[in-house]
Amino acid sequence: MANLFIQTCKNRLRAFKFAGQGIVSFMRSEPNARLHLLSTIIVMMAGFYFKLSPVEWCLIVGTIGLVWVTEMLNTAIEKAMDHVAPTIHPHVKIIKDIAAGAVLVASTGAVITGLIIFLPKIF
Ligand SMILES: Nc1ncnc2c1ncn2[C@@H]1O[C@H](COP(=O)(O)OP(=O)(O)OP(=O)(O)O)[C@@H](O)[C@H]1O
Repeated sequence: MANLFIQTCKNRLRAFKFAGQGIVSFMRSEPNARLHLLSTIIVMMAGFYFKLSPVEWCLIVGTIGLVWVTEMLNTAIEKAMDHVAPTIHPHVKIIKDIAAGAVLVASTGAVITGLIIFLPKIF
């Protein structure tokens, strides 16, 4: 029983390690990731400056997280498609465009959320 528990913990730790490697390779290979990181740092600093409420922080963290998640999944889909279908194909275009559209939807939501929260504090 104890052995099973230790093995499960080791497997979980290994999974965390691989997930961390995924984040590192995303940050290294994608210029968009560095742009997201810069935007995230600026928004966080603005959040501390304007002393956001806990609910406002939840909304900001949630929307920023959604942008990161969609961008990472978009990158994974692009890489998967480039690997399995390296030639030009209309289906690949549709798949990649939908994935990119998901990033646009999440980013638009994040910008609108940011404007609703920060504009009244700025003016
Ligand atoms: N194999 C393909 N067949 C058809 N269209 C493609 C193919 N690969 C890319 N495209 C088209 O070119 C666009 C850009 O694809 P690409 O893989 O270069 O993404 P990207 O420029 O790296 O995008 P992002 O800025 O989101 O990282 C796609 O959204 C799609 O419209």
